[in-house]
Amino acid sequence: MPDIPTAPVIVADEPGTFPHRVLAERHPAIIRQVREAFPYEPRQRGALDALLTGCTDGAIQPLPADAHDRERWEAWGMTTYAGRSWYDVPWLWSESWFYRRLLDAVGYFAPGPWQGIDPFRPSKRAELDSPATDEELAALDDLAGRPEGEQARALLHGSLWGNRADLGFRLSAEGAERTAPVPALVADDSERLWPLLSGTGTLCLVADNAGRELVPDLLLLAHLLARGRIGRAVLHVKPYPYYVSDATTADVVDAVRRLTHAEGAAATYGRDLWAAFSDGRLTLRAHPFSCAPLPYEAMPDDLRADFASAALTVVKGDLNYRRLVGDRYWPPTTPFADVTAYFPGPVAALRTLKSDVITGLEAETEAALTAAEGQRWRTGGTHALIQVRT
Ligand SMILES: O=P(O)(O)OC[C@@]1(O)O[C@H](CO)[C@@H](O)[C@@H]1O
Repeated sequence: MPDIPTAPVIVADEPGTFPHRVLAERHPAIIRQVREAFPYEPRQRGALDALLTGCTDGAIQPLPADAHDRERWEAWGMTTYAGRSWYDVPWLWSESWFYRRLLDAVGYFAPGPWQGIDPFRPSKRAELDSPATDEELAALDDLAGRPEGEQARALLHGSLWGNRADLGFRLSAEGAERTAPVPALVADDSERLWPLLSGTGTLCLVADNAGRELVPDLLLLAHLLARGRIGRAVLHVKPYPYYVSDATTADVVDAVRRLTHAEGAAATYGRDLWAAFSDGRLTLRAHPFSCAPLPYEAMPDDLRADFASAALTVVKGDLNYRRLVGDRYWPPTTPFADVTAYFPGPVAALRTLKSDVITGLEAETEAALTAAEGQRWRTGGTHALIQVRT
């Protein structure tokens, strides 16, 4: 890591800030949404109510002694943070902890009838089955006749802006749409990205949301494989439901089936993806570290080796960006290359801006954004970036 001055880690202890609102307002809203979405039994309802009180007013309670992943969470900081307020530990940590505890409450991990039932599935399915998804798939028919470069660029932008489709974000982003996109792309290194995708190498794509983000991610992968821009693709998904809409293996299956059951060009993409899975050109990973409450700099060796062997790793979305550069109040002009220097290979971030973390801006861009919008551009989801470190 180059000798860059460090910046304060984000903690949600200040009322009125975005991180504080996530803990105080978004998490309770998520609990209520989940409670209404399933005919949960009294034990689950009681556990959800207890979580509601605990996560807003209580202290962090360690996992029970027999939890299957207790050791892992101990290594990830549980022993250090137990007994402290959710608001006084790194925000990234308390958010991840929230999803781990929510899954406990609904019986996701415990052997029994509710094991493996994704509490966010109804909202994910509704989005995948929506008319908006139909419209996006129908647009692929027009794209099919365009030059390859134009198709690739359009699919890259589809994947980038697909990141706005984040269901947790929608619970607290009313008004975001009203902001004028000036400029919509606050950093655009895409011209440095294409030369990295010009051969037989492997592309790792670290997925973010299911549904209307995952579909364009898959379309992009299908295109790059079919056009020989990459030889293989590895799609990293979450091992369990996370941040409401994050993609799991089940969501990938749903998305591919959605494509294969569509009409026209979308169905061709679906069949190509099915074939790529079948012959091993496209593989899935659901590494435990994908749901870790830590920055990627702390990644374990096997994951590091995966990324090191890729021609390029594309990291999608806001949360993954926070983990990639470190969840800190960086000065916005901090070079992206410096904060990602630890990453074991070329890396690109495709992200719409939905939290305070930002690096790699030109000073003029930051000044223009702030003059036009105050600090709203950081969290409103109306701006995006493509950043590359080779
Ligand atoms: O990673 P994603 O889906 O792009 O966004 C996740 C998100 O909605 O959740 C966090 C707050 O809970 C923020 O980092 C971000 O706004």
